[in-house]
Amino acid sequence: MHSHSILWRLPAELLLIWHTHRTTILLSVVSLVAIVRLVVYVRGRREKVSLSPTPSSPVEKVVVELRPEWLPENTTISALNIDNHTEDPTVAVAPAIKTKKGPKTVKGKKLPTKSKQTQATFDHTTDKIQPLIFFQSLSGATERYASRLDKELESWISTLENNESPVSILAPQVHDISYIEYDDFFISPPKSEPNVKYFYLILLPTYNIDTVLSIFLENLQETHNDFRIDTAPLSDLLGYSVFGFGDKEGWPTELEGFCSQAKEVDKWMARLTGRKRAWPLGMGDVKGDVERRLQEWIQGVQEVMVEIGQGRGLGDGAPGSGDPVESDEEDVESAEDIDVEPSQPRRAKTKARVDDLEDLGSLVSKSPASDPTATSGSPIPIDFTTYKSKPKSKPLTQAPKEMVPTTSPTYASLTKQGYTIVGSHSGVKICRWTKSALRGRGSCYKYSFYGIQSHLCMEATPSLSCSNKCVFCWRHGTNPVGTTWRWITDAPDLIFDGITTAHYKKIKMMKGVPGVRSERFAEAMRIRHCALSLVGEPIFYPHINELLNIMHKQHISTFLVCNAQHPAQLASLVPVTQLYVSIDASNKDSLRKIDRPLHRDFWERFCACLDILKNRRLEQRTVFRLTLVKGFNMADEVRGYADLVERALPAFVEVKGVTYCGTPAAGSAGLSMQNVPFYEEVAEFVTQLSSELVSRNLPYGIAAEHRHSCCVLLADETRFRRDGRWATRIDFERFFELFEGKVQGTRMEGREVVGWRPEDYVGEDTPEWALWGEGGFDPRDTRVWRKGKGPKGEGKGEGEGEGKSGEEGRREVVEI
Ligand SMILES: Cc1cc2nc3c(=O)[nH]c(=O)nc-3n(C[C@H](O)[C@H](O)[C@H](O)COP(=O)(O)O)c2cc1C
Ligand code: SF4
Repeated sequence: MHSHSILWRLPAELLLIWHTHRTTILLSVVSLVAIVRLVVYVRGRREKVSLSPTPSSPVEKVVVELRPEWLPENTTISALNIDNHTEDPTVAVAPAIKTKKGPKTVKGKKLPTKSKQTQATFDHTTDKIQPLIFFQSLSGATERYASRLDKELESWISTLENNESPVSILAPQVHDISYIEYDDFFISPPKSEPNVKYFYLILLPTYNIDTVLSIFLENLQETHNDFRIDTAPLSDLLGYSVFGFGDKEGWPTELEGFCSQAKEVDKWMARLTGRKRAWPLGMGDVKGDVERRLQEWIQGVQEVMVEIGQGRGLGDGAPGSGDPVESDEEDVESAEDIDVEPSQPRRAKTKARVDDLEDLGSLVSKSPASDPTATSGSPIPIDFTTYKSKPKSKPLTQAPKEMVPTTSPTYASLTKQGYTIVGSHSGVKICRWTKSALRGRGSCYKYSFYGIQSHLCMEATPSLSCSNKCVFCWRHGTNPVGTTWRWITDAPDLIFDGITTAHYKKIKMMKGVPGVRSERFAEAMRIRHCALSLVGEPIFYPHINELLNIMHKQHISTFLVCNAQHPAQLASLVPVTQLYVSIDASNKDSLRKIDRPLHRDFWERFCACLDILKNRRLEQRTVFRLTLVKGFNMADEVRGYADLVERALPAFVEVKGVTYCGTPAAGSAGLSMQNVPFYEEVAEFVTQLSSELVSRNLPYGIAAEHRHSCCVLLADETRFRRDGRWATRIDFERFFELFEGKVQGTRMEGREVVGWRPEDYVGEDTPEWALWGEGGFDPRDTRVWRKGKGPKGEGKGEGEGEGKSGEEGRREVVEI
């Protein structure tokens, strides 16, 4: 009863409570709803953040390990090209090689026709075999094997004439793949007399870093996949065979990469030739069995050529030789993708392999499982980017890679030699002159000529890669090379932070070195100059202008050296304190031999750069840097160099003897100490060049020298000679004032001032001790002689050795 009365009164009670506390209740409910909504909102945000991270600031200045993930985007020039700094446009120079960038996204319908599987007809009564030897070589070994193969084949061919049934084989022709047009040999066989048929022999090393080999491979792959080209455009060849050179010490097994690029080329050649592998891929370990393997392989290809020559075709005897079906293991992959009865005999099974694109089409169309709607013979939609049913092969265009990954041998080699790699494509090193200056033992020639104290100078590059393989470059065996920038790109301010931090760290490490002068050590903790040279090609870096601007804002002067192969970048470069172009030869042939450029139109590029230099000579100090290599670019080239000076009218011409680095790479490039000129030889060359220029009424004179570095300076006397005295030094403070607009320059267009001229920041007169004939050593520094050497030998350029051998001591070396 009691509970009944409570229930009866409940509504009235509740109503009373509502009237008494309604404000509180309403407020509580509203607050609760607000809290719940807030919680839901916050959780939603958190989920969103974790799903799609907000990109971090590209220029965030935190002391972090310089990994590419920290950069704005891991992308190449096109996305990051904030200064419109393009790779050389076709208007400036013709495109270098046929490299099609970007994946082919064309989708089309291709009728399932049979591929062209011609068996090159060879009439042994009338036809001749023309062997073509192709090779690619970065440090020279494969080039030597190629020329040995050439000789061996030639002498073997001469013995064939005496045979009972002689075969007709012509003397081989050798081609360096780096210098041929791919289109001339790898899209179709070269044009020839009707009765001459080609046989390809390809010798290749393997490099697990980005090199010119990668470009060749990419090209073969693209040719095969180009829907406009027959999938087997080289099927008219009589046959081909590949031999790979690798190093089992570093890459012990094939799984670990032994001869992997030769294997790849062999695979693509099998496809391009419609399986004309005449002899199996040979592979030799350059530190082991290479001789034996190569001999076996040569014998094999000789046997095959005889068989062809006698009209027996590629034959089908030895496993993997004549019968392309047995040797095409690369297509097993593709075959596995197609449903083939496992019980089928091997030959029958391989008959059902994916021969090429068209065959894939027909196979797929016949398979109801693969497409129930398809009927045999009907067109099949094909995406040419992904025609394989399983993505086992690499994509056509790979994502940009790091230029020098931390795991690469290049990285190991560079760091071992004291370079610090910043990000993945920049480097910095403290040069021996910086160390020398810190100890009061003299600065490099740039101090004598221009007033740059070496202990205030940082040597760096934003691109360790370049587009040449100069014979005197110590790195030419391993440096990343390329004609276009296709690497992950690091942001300019990260590069700046990275190189300066690394430089200061290296300076600090000099603290305990005996003889370091405390005042110089203190001064060195403020970088004043940057030599953008080191190794590689600085203007290859897409954001070079931003990097230069950062340096100028920090009052760091810039000496930039480029290799005269990138006219578009040169034309759009912001003015630097001093702009160098390497002039390694005076004519096309010589330049080809010494710089071994990757660009086929290297001479046109070189000349275009000279013209650009001429145009820009009124806004900045321009310099020709000649590196003399005896036996390569000295003899009879004086007039040629004078022609180039006449063409570009640089402010200065620096002539220096080559530095011999003594590495095996230099040796295999054919360089030895004999190629390093004596100082007297350099001086004699300069005297001749000067006379030649004077005879042409060009206003150049010999201004200064630095025997210590085997370096002499010619200068335009109308611009850098005042009151009968040379004035080659730079007023750096004035340069920055001009840069910041604090003082007005005197470069005019019509009546308007449009900028500054090199004459606006000419510094003090060239010091007496630096003038031609005075040696170039600052008397305030202490000359340190190597053991057993002394002032007596100075005429031969003797001086500080810094661990150089006696021979090296006789010929001065210079580092920049
Ligand atoms: C940086 C570098 C990377 C290399 N990568 C490989 C490799 O991945 N697999 C291999 O078998 N050999 C590799 N090698 C060894 C070279 O292929 C071998 O030394 C070859 O003989 C070099 O030929 P070349 O002098 O004609 O350039 C590499 C060598 C270097 C210096
Ligand atoms: S341009 Fe410089 S880095 Fe490039 S190959 Fe020549 S010397 Fe070496």
